[in-house]
Amino acid sequence: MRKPDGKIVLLGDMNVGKTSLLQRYMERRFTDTVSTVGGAFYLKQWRSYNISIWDTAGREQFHGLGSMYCRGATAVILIYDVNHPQSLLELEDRFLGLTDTASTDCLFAIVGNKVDLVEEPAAEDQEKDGRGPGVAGRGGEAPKAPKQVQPEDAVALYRKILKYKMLDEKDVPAAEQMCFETSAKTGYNVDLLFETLFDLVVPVISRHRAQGPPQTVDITSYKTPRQTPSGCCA
Ligand SMILES: Nc1nc2c(ncn2[C@@H]2O[C@H](COP(=O)(O)OP(=O)(O)OP(=O)(O)O)[C@@H](O)[C@H]2O)c(=O)[nH]1
Ligand SMILES: [Mg+2]
Repeated sequence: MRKPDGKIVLLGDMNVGKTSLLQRYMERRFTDTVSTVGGAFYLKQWRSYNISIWDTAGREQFHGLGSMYCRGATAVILIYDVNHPQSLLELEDRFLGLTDTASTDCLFAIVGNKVDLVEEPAAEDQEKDGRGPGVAGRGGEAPKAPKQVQPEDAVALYRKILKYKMLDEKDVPAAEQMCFETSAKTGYNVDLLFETLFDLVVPVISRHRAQGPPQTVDITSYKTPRQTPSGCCA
């Protein structure tokens, strides 16, 4: 198998819908999922590039694996549940640090999933084949709950990420372009999310190719430069 040209990693708390979003995009369906153990990936061909998309486990017990999955990532998708404010806070507190191993020019997208569960036009069910248990719908059914996390909160997190990564807003895609609300259940915005990201990742991959393999420093074999008598390094 050819080595993937780029790598996208999905991160976020358990139950936010990482596996469901990836399944919706890659397999065009929404089915029952089981909580992810470790991680799994899909390969997606986009133009002439092979992109690996990694699904990770949100469960605390697998947290240590996160930075391993993020190693060299070209893009990271940070996912929260629009009905659970804590899941957005967790992105900053628990998951952002895992991206330290990603590529230095890694792109970030922030995704509020499960908008089909909130009372907003954007969350309107597009699905024609019935609704899952507990999901409120139209026409006299139980009212949907108001959205708990607003898009501005995601934009604020995006700006914090840029600060954390010491990136200038001028040099990266705008927050409005990188913050999405989705529903893995209905498919709302799912293609838009992945395909926007693929289009943004392609120039990064081409740049990496032009620059050659990443320059890494092996600190275990690092030797202090010899000093010449004049004080310059030999
Ligand atoms: N209504 C609704 N339910 C969703 C949506 N996305 C996921 N779910 C449900 O939420 C639950 C968790 O979804 P998963 O995709 O397994 O969540 P995950 O983030 O992969 O969880 P971990 O693997 O444990 O980290 C499942 O019952 C899904 O059916 C969505 O957009 N709308
Ligand atoms: Mg999962």
